[in-house]
Amino acid sequence: MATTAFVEFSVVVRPQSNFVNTPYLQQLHSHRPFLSLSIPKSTAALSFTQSQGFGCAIERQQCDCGDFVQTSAVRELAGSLISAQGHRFAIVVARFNDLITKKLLEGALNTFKSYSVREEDIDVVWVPGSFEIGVVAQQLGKSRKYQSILCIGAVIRGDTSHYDAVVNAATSGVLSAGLNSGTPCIFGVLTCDTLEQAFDRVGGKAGNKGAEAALTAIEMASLFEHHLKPLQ
Ligand SMILES: Nc1c(NC[C@H](O)[C@H](O)[C@H](O)CO)[nH]c(=O)[nH]c1=O
Ligand SMILES: CC(=O)[C@@H](O)COP(=O)(O)O
Repeated sequence: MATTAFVEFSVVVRPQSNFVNTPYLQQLHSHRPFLSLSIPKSTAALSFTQSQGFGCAIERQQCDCGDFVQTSAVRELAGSLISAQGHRFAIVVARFNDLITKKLLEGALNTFKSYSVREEDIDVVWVPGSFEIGVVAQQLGKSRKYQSILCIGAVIRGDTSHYDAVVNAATSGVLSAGLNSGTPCIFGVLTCDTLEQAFDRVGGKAGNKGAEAALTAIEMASLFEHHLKPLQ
């Protein structure tokens, strides 16, 4: 007898930055699946749709068919976004292009507030430019005082290759800071061709990237705190 193999998917809702302050979404945003689907394996093709304000993450959960890997016994670990209360964050902000970076910082602070992070659990450290972010983030990470370090900057292309030098330094600096310190260091540095692109990303038509980066900081803090803490 021919059997139809099914693949099960669950759909979780992840709010994007412009909806971060919506209490309704905060309730929804529990990482629990709100919809499960069974799709015949022969026709199952993963596709992602993105409506405004929602990103739908489709995760394969399990399948009862012979040639498909069983995943029900696999433990999945993820950071939670329910509340970040009790976690400590440092924000390293570049003063260069501060018309932009102040707005990124504002977006980040609003996100932390809406996820119940207390003001006294946030330290903001200013540095001259994005080039200087890495060394400071690494030092803060090594202090073990923070669950996550959010790095904020804005590099805007000029006439020379200076742009590439600063972008490369900022990118590898933030990455190295995380790897060397063992504390998640989040990349909230804009790399834009024009000032207009930058304004679009600090509350304009492309949302506020500082707010989005803060969400990543919260998720990574939770992941490390609850699942990846080294044994003492
Ligand atoms: N041009 C930009 C800079 N340049 C400054 C460097 O980051 C650095 O402070 C200087 O070279 C001294 O080491 N910084 C930005 O953040 N954004 C820029 O567009
Ligand atoms: C990061 C840059 O490209 C910029 O601030 C430097 O400008 P320029 O290349 O015109 O010196």
